[in-house]
Amino acid sequence: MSATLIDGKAFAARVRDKVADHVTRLREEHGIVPGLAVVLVGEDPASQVYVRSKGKQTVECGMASFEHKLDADTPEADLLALVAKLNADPEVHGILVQLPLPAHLDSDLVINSIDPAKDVDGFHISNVGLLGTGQKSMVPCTPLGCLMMLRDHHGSLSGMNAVVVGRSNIVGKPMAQLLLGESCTVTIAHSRTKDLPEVCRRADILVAAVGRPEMIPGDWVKPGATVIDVGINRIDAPEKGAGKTRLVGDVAFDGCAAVAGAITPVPGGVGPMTIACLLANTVTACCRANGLAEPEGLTA
Ligand SMILES: NC(=O)C1=CN([C@@H]2O[C@H](COP(=O)(O)OP(=O)(O)OC[C@H]3O[C@@H](n4cnc5c(N)ncnc54)[C@H](OP(=O)(O)O)[C@@H]3O)[C@@H](O)[C@H]2O)C=CC1
Ligand SMILES: Nc1nc(=O)c2c([nH]1)NC[C@@H]1CN(c3ccc(C(=O)N[C@@H](CCC(=O)O)C(=O)O)cc3)C=[N+]21
Repeated sequence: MSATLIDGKAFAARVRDKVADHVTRLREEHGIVPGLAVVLVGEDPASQVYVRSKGKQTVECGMASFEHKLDADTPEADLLALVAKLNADPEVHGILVQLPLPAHLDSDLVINSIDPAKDVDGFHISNVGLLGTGQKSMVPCTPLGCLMMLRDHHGSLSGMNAVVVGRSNIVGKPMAQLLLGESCTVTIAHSRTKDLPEVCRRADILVAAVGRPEMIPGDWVKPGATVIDVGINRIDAPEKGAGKTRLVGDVAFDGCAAVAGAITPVPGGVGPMTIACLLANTVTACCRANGLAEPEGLTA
């Protein structure tokens, strides 16, 4: 491996330290405790893992964590009523509704019912519009975490060719907006892109957010490029024993690390940064709600 490893786990710990410092100041100087409410509908085991670790890290940073677990068959009206209650609750500064929702629930409707000021995922149409027009918004956590690592590694990103593979509303599109905001020349690739290997080879910054285990091989990477692997894929790992699994990203790590200048691992890359940015967004939302100075360096 010749690439520099971008250690998302260590970076996320530093972000959480900054968050915790600011939380201490809010409590000591203003008597305010930021609160994050996480809503989980159904019993998807992967989602339960994320929700648990979000709750734990929220409390470790000195904030209040409110977890709401609803049955998989919860009627839409009940979920909307819970969101309305959280919107009105002064102890709740951030609301996250874990996605995907069960199929009978309209996720656009639910997300857009969240008070945009409490939308710490940055998925509400108001925040999407604000981000797209370069105005102050809540920035989606995963792309924000990627941006923080890229800025830290490169300083300025101005003029770099960035290729984002994936165009979802939660990762690909907001990632592209942030990179455009940094004056990158941005290409968004997806399942209909012609000659994806050639498109990827033009990237100085390659962000993979596809959901296909190890789909990007080393020979799609420009020598020296920075590779950000957003993918979280659980695959069978018979080498670890019968029935065992392991996590891999959307890039074939060894092959890409041999060519890239820098690369994020999976696990320990973008994932921990996503949760750290969720905590950062909660503090930011709390400060904005109270007309107080926001922590520096924790948003886009
Ligand atoms: N680390 C973290 O914190 C997070 C990780 N993730 C992970 O990131 C990955 C992507 O998540 P998400 O954006 O929600 O996924 P989606 O399924 O919503 O989007 C996947 C995107 O990849 C594109 N795509 C699919 N197949 C190909 C292909 N063969 N070639 C090129 N593009 C393709 C799709 O294109 P099209 O639009 O044309 O269908 C789509 O735009 C997943 O592994 C997910 O688990 C997600 C959120 C947070
Ligand atoms: N409203 C909403 N917002 C989200 O941000 C959101 C969501 N729904 N639904 C699911 C995806 C996925 N996601 C991850 C967060 C952290 C890790 C993470 O910490 N991963 C660890 C490994 C964890 C493990 O071992 O399973 C790592 O990469 O090192 C992964 C994935 C947030 N998402």
